[in-house]
Amino acid sequence: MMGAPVALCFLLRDGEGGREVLLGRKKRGFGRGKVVGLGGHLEAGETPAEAAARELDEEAGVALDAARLAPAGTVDFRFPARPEWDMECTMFTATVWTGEVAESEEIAPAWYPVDALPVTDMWQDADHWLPIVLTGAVADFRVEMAEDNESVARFVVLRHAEAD
Ligand SMILES: Nc1[nH]c(=O)nc2c1ncn2[C@H]1C[C@H](O)[C@@H](COP(=O)(O)OP(=O)(O)OP(=O)(O)O)O1
Repeated sequence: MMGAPVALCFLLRDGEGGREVLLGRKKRGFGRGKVVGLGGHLEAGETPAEAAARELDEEAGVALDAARLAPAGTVDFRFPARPEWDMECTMFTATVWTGEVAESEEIAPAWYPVDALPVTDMWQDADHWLPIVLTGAVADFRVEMAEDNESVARFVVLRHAEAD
């Protein structure tokens, strides 16, 4: 059975100390308390890019053009002990948006240097795939969580196309 379709979009900017990515502390629901990528479930009839753009508006108040998101690959998140949590995640990056990043009821967004990600505050699998995505690569991953639904039982790189 396939997981629920979700989409994430990583906004990227050039900060004083180098490249930065927008992540956020989840305030409620799935992954509450963790620092996560911004995004969420696709609604009926949406493409992953449309869902990513809508979620970034809802969660951080920024407007994105879905057609200008850069595809970054996929993550197949599997929770064998909780298959109802399985998700098929399509990822994007974006360097162009309008509006100021703002906190929402769901998430408190913050910028992090791409070479100093808050990995201890993230899902444990994030350290396996997020640094690869943030190099500008396009890659497909499979993450299989352990019985505790927190540690990583298996991590597979299915495809990895280096950035130009
Ligand atoms: N193992 C994992 N590691 C990770 O870093 N992110 C994961 C993950 N498993 C799931 N996710 C992410 C993908 C997805 O964006 C998010 C779950 O989506 P949410 O529950 O935040 O969805 P929505 O924003 O649609 O929320 P609701 O409207 O509250 O359902 O969790």
